[in-house]
Amino acid sequence: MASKPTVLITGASSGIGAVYADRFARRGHDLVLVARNAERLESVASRLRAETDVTVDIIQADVTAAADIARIEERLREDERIGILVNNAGAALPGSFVEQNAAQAADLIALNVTAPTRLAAAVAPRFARAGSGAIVNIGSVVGLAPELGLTVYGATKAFVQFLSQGLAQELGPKGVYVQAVLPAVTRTEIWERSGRDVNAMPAVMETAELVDAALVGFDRREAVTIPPLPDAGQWDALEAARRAMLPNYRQVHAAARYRAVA
Ligand SMILES: NC(=O)C1=CN([C@@H]2O[C@H](COP(=O)(O)OP(=O)(O)OC[C@H]3O[C@@H](n4cnc5c(N)ncnc54)[C@H](OP(=O)(O)O)[C@@H]3O)[C@@H](O)[C@H]2O)C=CC1
Ligand SMILES: N[C@@H](C=O)C(=O)O
Repeated sequence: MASKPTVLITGASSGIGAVYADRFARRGHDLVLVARNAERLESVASRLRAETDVTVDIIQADVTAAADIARIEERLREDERIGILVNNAGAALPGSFVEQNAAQAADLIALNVTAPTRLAAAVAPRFARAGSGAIVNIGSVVGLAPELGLTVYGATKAFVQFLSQGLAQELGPKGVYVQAVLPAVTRTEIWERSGRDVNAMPAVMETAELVDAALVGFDRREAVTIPPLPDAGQWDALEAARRAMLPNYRQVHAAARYRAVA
């Protein structure tokens, strides 16, 4: 029987990524865990080595540092055992747009946008050649909600969602599964790290429940999984409305409502 693919998870030292590591280990997948904090990564890895039979490698890396991401890209290109990439590492920013500065925005884009794009780009050609593999990208419902006042963070997550849906279109026919997971508020350190109190939020999901639900979507091969959304029909309606507009963009002339009045 073919062995299960190894799973490379970024941001596996805490929160959602650490639970993904736990769940894939219990499913019998070897792991490659990536994050900056080697001590915390090693603590996740040693627990999983003790509690399961899987092999767990760790890569201490800052995915926004050129030399570090190059090492992960090389591993993804060269290590044919890796069959699943979970692009989970991410952060948010404190404050409103005018309180943030350009350097903070650029750093967030490097982490939430550039890194997952580069890692997907490193692995996708190999997966496409093999006709198998999966890429899981952790977005956020904030990417669907400009009203929330998390503008730069939300924009990065809208990118992740678009990237995922585009890759699903391109890679799906080649046998590669791409999933966007859109959590809402989940109890992790991201809140404290970005200067917010998660306990002040009206509804907070626990990481275990979030990841277990995301994995139900993974097993069903859903393109977009929104664990907290009760009615899947609402997402389907949004997608249907978006698709219905597509043929209308192909026009030689501007719409009548934009024609200048003489
Ligand atoms: N919690 C929530 O409410 C929601 C979270 N999300 C998304 O879930 C994902 C996981 O976040 P979450 O578990 O909540 O938060 P955590 O802060 O607990 O986890 C973030 C993980 O990313 C790692 N990380 C951060 N920066 C870097 C970096 N530069 N290089 C490598 N690793 C890095 C951290 O490890 P280390 O510090 O060791 O590097 C940590 O393992 C993120 O993409 C986030 O946007 C989406 C919606 C809601
Ligand atoms: N992590 C949160 C924002 O800061 C979210 O995506 O809900």
